[in-house]
Amino acid sequence: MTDHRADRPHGSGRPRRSGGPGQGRGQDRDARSGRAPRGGRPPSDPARQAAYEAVAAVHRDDAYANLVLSEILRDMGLHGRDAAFATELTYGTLRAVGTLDLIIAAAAGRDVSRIDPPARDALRLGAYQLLHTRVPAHAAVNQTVDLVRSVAPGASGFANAVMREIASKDLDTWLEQVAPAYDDDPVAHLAVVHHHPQWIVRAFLEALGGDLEDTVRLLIEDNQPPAVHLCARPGRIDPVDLADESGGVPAAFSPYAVYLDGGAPGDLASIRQGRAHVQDEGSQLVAAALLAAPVEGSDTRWLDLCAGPGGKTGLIGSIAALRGAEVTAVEVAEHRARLVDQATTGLPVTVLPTDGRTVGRDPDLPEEGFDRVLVDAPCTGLGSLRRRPEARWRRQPADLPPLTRLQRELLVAALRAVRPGGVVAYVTCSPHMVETQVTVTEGARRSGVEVDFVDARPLLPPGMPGLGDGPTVQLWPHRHGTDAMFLAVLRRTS
Ligand SMILES: C[S@@+](CC[C@H](N)C(=O)[O-])C[C@H]1O[C@@H](n2cnc3c(N)ncnc32)[C@H](O)[C@@H]1O
Repeated sequence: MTDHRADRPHGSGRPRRSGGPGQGRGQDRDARSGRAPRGGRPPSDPARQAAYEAVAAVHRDDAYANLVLSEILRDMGLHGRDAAFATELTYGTLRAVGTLDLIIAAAAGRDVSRIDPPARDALRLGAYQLLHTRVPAHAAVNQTVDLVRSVAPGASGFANAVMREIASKDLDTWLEQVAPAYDDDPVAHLAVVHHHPQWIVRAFLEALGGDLEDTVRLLIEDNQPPAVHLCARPGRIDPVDLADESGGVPAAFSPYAVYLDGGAPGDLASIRQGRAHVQDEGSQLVAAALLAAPVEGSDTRWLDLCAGPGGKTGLIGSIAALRGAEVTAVEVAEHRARLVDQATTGLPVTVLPTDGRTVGRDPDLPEEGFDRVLVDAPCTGLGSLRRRPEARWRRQPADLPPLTRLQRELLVAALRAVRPGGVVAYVTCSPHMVETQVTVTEGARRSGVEVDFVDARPLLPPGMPGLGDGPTVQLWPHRHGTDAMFLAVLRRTS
């Protein structure tokens, strides 16, 4: 997994504040617990209540949807169909929120910034039900009005009028009304129709060589819930046995991956006992590619410069155990360094909780001290939007300059840490050209060491389609079913 933003401990995503103006503390507590307000009727059914709490926490508290929703479902004791419905509503609403807001604004006759947050989030969930689910319109309207009555009591009449207006047209009619025409501005049109901010559509289009049709395929794929991928740790479990145990199927490309339809992978004995872990297939492929690059001479000192929370270190460490190598895993955030420690129990991995840019200054990170180095750099995460429904609206173009500076500095550190003849894999879970090609070219130029680009395509499993002209590789959700991982492999020549 490439986890770029979950820098806070689990559990901190829980709603913290009361719901909004005009809302008493008792009502707030009742609404959050899913219980009926004293003396009143239930605010809405538990699944919708759970989805409302999750969406509100994401917008109000900057919570992460996956963390906060699982906590809410557990607190409310929701399972099975209720939990699945709450999840669909939460994730679907968060993915589509930019477009839902345009429709709500058109229906309300005012910008959504002028609607109180609790009513706004309830309307977002209501609009999603009307336009994207099979929920009958009358149920979506009534349940939303009930929800608004419990979280923003003064706004229920307004919500009723807005919901009825939205229900008066279907999705295509609304999109025609709120999206710019494709012929006038294709990027702006696709952004609204496929629920992505324009700057992200533009970045995808550029990375896909200006191919609008391919970009549409990617945008559509980004809105699908992804399958869960497992990694069968080499030497610990065979993927066929893992597939039998989990009810999954061996993957198309990674020799270690198993696809699951869903379920709770954390309950599998193989995961609990460290024989397997959850990891996107693309992450497995790029980590394995580093180890497939030929190096001459010593090949026992491997470095993972950005290791937390430890997905790739787990795979690399398992292979190191089979090949007699040792892995140094660097992670600057202390709690994430602890996660790397937990993820690599029993493997030949030493975790260093330090800044990867201290190569040459930290005695454990000597210059020219390693045969292979992985830089899985912190990035915008635009390649894993399927897995993080709120991320596309939270990320901003202003995030790019500090991130690309850090990426460049980490790549320079990696090129100094590798010995001449050794290899560095630079990886991001973002296809943004500024984080991929530009960073690699600039980092290599500024490092002061001589490098050659290694063609990364033969380092991936034979027969993988859609790998482009090399030497770098960009994986894609719509082509490979993986996150959009970027991989550049550089050999130090002097
Ligand atoms: C993309 S994530 C790595 C994911 C990881 N390789 C995996 O597969 O689980 C990037 C990581 O780099 C860490 N990081 C950020 N700046 C760093 C630095 N200067 N030195 C070392 N690690 C850093 C972040 O805390 C984050 O955990």
